[in-house]
Amino acid sequence: MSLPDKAFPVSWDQFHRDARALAWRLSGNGTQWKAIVCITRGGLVPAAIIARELGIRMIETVCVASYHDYANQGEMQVLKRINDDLLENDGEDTLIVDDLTDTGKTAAIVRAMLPKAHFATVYAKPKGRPLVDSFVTEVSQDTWIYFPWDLGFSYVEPIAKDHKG
Ligand SMILES: O=P(O)(O)OC[C@H]1O[C@H](OP(=O)(O)OP(=O)(O)O)[C@H](O)[C@@H]1O
Ligand code: HPA
Ligand SMILES: [Mg+2]
Repeated sequence: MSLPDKAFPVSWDQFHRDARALAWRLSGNGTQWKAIVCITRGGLVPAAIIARELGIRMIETVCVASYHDYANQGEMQVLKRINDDLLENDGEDTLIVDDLTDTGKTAAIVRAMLPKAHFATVYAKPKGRPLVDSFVTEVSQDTWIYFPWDLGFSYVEPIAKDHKG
C-alpha cells in the first residue's frame, strides 16, 4: 500500500476536542465503566483524556504494532497481552480505546480478546467502522490522518503554486 491521496492533519487542540466529544458520547451510554484498555501507542492519548473526563482510574494496555513502515501495514504483532483479571469477564463494562480504526485489523484482534467490551476510537475509516461501537469523525479510506504527536512545523507551498502544476 502506498500513502493515501488525501491528508487530514489534526492539531493538539482539535484532537483534545474530538477526544472530549468521544467522552461525552460514552458518558451518554449510561455504563459505569470499570476500566479502560488502551491500544498502544496511539490509544494512550485519547485514553488519558477519556479517563480524566469519565473518572476512570483503572487503565490497562494491550501493545499491538502493525504499521512498521509509515503507511504500510505489515504483520500484526501483539507485544503485550491484557492482564488476566480483565479477561475474566470477557470485557463487560470495559472500554477499549484507540486513536483510529483504518482497515479494522487491529480492532478485530483486540475485540476477540474482550468480546463484551465497548470499542471506541476518535476517528474511523469505512473499512474499520463496522468493528467499533463509538467514534467521532469518519474520514474516507483514501485519507491519511496525521496526528499531532507525529507532526512538526514546516513551510507549506501556497495552494496556487501547486495548482499551476
Ligand atoms: O485498523 P488498522 O488498519 O489495524 O489500523 C489502525 C491502527 O494502526 C495504528 O497503530 P500502529 O499499529 O501504527 O501503532 P501505533 O499506535 O504504535 O502507532 C493506529 O494507532 C491503530 O491502532
Ligand atoms: O490514517 C492513519 N494515520 C495514522 N496512523 C494510522 N494507522 C493506520 N492508519 C493511520
Ligand atoms: Mg495503534
